[in-house]
Amino acid sequence: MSRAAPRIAIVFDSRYGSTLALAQAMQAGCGDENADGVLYMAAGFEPEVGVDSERDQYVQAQRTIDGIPVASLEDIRAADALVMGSPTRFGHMTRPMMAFLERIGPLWREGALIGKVGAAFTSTGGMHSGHETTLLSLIMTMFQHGMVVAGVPHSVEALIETRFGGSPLGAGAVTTFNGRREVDANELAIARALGARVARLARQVEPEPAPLIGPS
Ligand SMILES: Cc1cc2nc3c(=O)[nH]c(=O)nc-3n(C[C@H](O)[C@H](O)[C@H](O)COP(=O)(O)O)c2cc1C
Repeated sequence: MSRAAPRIAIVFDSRYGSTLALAQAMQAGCGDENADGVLYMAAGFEPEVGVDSERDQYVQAQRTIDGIPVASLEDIRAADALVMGSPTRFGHMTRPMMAFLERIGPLWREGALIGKVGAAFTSTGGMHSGHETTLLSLIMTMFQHGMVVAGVPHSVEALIETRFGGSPLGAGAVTTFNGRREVDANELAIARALGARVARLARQVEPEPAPLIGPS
């Protein structure tokens, strides 16, 4: 079955706005394929260790983020595909993103995400200090849910050109350790291409929701 306008839930977390910029590029990519990319915040407590909440970059980003709804269980159950993005924290996802994964635990029990398309994105301070491991930390959960995981193929030119973020495992930005480097054109192009790919695949792949056998 081909869905006319798949609904893609894009759930993310962000402090300085880099992961937000990638989420918006993913959303634009969904739009390129006439799919409905919907932004949601992961939400949850994170100790503000090492985050400069006085910085303009932070204040601006939070202004936009304040208008984005928090993902509910029903939002995710109803979506045709699920994309997740998180800044790197000590080599993996943030605590709010982990809290989101815990909140959608009941969907695992229902088997609600089996056969749905998933993809990941991240924003990391350094080039080799957690970029791909953060993507993997997100992707591993998708496999646990039985999702069909989409990466970025090397036919995406920006993936060949990038000297910073983005990987076959997903979209990404490298912002330096103080988070000041802006997301560049290649990083945005990779995110947009991945958003478009998720939308195309969501049209083609038939979800297979099924309750789990065994655990009660
Ligand atoms: C507590 C803390 C831990 C972090 N850990 C890492 C890390 O392990 N590796 C890394 O490259 N960057 C790390 N960073 C940097 C952020 O991942 C980076 O600034 C990211 O781009 C911020 O994304 P945002 O603009 O969406 O908030 C850390 C930042 C904080 C505040």
